[in-house]
Amino acid sequence: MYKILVSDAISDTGLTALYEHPNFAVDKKPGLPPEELKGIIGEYDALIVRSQTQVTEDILENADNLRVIARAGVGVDNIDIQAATKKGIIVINAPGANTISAAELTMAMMLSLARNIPAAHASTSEGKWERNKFKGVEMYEKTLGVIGMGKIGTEVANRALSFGMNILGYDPYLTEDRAHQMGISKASLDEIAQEADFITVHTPLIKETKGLINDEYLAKTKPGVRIINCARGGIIDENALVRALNSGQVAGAAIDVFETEPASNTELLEHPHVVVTPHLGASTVEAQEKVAHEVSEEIIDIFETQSIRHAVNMPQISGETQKKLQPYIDLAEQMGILAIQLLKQAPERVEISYAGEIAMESTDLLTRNILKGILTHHLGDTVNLINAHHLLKDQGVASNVSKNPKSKGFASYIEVTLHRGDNKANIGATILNGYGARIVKMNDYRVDVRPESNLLYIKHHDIPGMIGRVGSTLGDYDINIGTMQVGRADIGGEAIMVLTLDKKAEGDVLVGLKALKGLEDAQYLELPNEKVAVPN
Ligand SMILES: NC(=O)C1=CN([C@@H]2O[C@H](COP(=O)(O)OP(=O)(O)OC[C@H]3O[C@@H](n4cnc5c(N)ncnc54)[C@H](O)[C@@H]3O)[C@@H](O)[C@H]2O)C=CC1
Ligand SMILES: O=C(O)CCC(=O)C(=O)O
Repeated sequence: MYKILVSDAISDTGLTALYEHPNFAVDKKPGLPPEELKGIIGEYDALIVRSQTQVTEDILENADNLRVIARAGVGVDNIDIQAATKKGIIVINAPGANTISAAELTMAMMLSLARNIPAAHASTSEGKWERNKFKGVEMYEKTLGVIGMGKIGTEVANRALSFGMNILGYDPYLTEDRAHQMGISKASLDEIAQEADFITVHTPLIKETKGLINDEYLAKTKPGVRIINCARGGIIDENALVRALNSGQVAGAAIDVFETEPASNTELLEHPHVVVTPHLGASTVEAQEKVAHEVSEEIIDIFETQSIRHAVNMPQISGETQKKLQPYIDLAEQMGILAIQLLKQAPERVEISYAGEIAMESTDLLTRNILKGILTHHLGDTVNLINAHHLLKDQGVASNVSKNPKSKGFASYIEVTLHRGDNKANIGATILNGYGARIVKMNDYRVDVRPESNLLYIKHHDIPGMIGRVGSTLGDYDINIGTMQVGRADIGGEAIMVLTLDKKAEGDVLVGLKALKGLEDAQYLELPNEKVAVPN
């Protein structure tokens, strides 16, 4: 039974799939103080949060069983992603599930600003009738600058177009073509400052966007501009905004999100030209059901079928790429497991190369599988696909991944080389159409070996009788040989044998083999059964 903790107010309807699933037990404890959360987090396999719970490194220190942190929403800035990644915890979110609600709130905020609705409401409900005080402006034919043309920015732009506004969009990913198709103009931040009557921000809060709208930027804006932030507190510097509101440079601001939440900047909150809401962008029945439903379904999939769709700390790959990579996923981990056994010690440097068709795909998932295979040998079960890169760096191991779309004799080919001082071990592998996975290179020798559970790697001199002596020694220990491959550099020179065996060959067997005339080294290489495909 997997234990799920829900530590923010999340829609029960959206959580139905988890409540009804026999393998999941859900504890709902919204509003837990951090120290209480830290005290109980160790009992849980997954944590579901909105934006209130701060999932800090300190809390994660105790999260020994946690495999998933699910953000029922978009922004993950309340989660210490790095700390989660280090611990191998998958962080997922629900992108898109609250897009429409956030875009609709943005439009409501813009209209409220243009027509002074909140202040007019407050005055009228007090019994006043101040028709002259609340003269507004039309949005029709005004220019709206949208900073961040992702999902929400795009929906806002579409809605604003129907109000007859001219839209200037800024986003590093916005192309002229897409802007043209949408009926908007691609603009720079400075062009937005100079021309926009309304500016709305829809970026995540990241290093590049923190304080994006600051004193310097506000000084460049059109006097009387109106500014909206329904994305994240901190994208607009609150104190700079207050200064610009006081000077009249900014005519009004509508703010849903704050530098600290609950909001406490009274100069901003009480300013007469400011409209504020308590982070309500996603607070609709529909958005809350959708975000909870999406993360519930994904948590079930992760635990039941290991399929991850929206991980923030894992490479995102399309279904089509996933299909192409699928046959290589287990092979990649096997290559790591074999390479580290061949090296017999921890590597100082890992080199991974992809050649042929596979080099044209996004291969980070395969690299993570290779690294997992390598690192698990010394670090055990703490290694997973999430933390593999981190752990490698933590261990001070250098790495290099190269890609060459030119084929190396196979449609796709992967090679892993581990170095430590002058020692090196390498494994090259491919998938042969119709035949499955094959190891085709071992320590620079060409071989053709199916990755099976029990492998024996022998280094010997290329002298007559070697194969017979190895075969009869294994026979003495009742070990049946499945396949045998021999590779040599030169006639009479150094050679290798790679055998697949029906059982393990350890201890005395290896001692017996190493005592054979002409045999330099014998190494038993093991692949975990669950990682080995049924022989075809
Ligand atoms: N107020 C609320 O309750 C809600 C707030 N949000 C916030 O809205 C923001 C946007 O959400 P989505 O549109 O779903 O995300 P998205 O990922 O679809 O779009 C974000 C866009 O920002 C762009 N961007 C990144 N850096 C930029 C920069 N320096 N300048 C300009 N653009 C930049 C990206 O290229 C991307 O296109 C997020 O911060 C999210 O947390 C989302 C939902 C509800
Ligand atoms: O959960 C919420 O209400 C906040 C939504 C939000 O800010 C987000 O999804 O980024």
